[in-house]
Amino acid sequence: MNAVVQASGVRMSYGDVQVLGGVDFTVASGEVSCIIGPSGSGKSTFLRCVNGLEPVLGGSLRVLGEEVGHSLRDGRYHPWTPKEFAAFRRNIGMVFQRFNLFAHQSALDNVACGPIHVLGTPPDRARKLAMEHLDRVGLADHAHKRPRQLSGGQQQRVAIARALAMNPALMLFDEPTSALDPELVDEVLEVMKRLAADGMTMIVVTHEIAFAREVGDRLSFFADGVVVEHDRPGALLAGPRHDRTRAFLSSVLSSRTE
Ligand SMILES: Nc1ncnc2c1ncn2[C@@H]1O[C@H](COP(=O)(O)OP(=O)(O)OP(=O)(O)O)[C@@H](O)[C@H]1O
Repeated sequence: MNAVVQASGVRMSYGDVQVLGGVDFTVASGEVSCIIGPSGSGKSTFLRCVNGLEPVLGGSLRVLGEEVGHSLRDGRYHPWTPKEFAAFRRNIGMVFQRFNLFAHQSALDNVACGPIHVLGTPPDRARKLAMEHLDRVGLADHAHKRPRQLSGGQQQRVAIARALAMNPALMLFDEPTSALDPELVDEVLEVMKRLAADGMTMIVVTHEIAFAREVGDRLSFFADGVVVEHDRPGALLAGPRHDRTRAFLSSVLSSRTE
């Protein structure tokens, strides 16, 4: 298997508070791996570890062939230099619950901005490519609008186009539809489905269980900083330790799959 993300026993703490207590997790090239779990179970923290924003304090986390945060030189691991960190980050697209667009720029400029300023793409070419990415998410007709002139669903699709413009090898989605009015959720999920069908490697933290079942090649349940189940939705570990996760799951399952 060609693993894009391979986590083994990943641990992470904020001060004395352990947030990840030994996460095992894998995504192969072209796969979609969905993560669900209650608030505070460490899902966002895990994504932040995957893209190098939080230090891994134990275990091993290999992403895109690299041990996150370290590079092997002269037979020893050294912390990444800022340049190595930037080179790594460039390959990973991230889409957040809040769209984080630049309010004073058009959709087109939001999408073209990364290629121009980070990749050094000439502006004319970057804008042409940005238009293609906006077309890919169904927003070519809205390219010159500012974020406030767009619906939440449209803004999130711009955010996806902006991430795609960097030509990432891996896309991370952190509850991309949670801030949207219900009627706007499907248009974003449709874009994500198309991306998955095109072979994009994706990790998706979501409460959309129907999407996770339909599109996910793998489904992981996070509970209190560990993955309690892989690939067997509904078959959670027994015991009081997972009461909160079971309650969460039954509410998600009953609200989304009728
Ligand atoms: N910067 C931080 N400093 C201290 N504690 C933090 C920080 N960020 C998150 N935490 C704590 O770490 C735990 C895991 O948070 P995390 O955001 O990863 O959970 P989550 O599963 O993504 O939850 P949600 O669905 O609410 O986003 C929580 O208890 C949270 O309060």
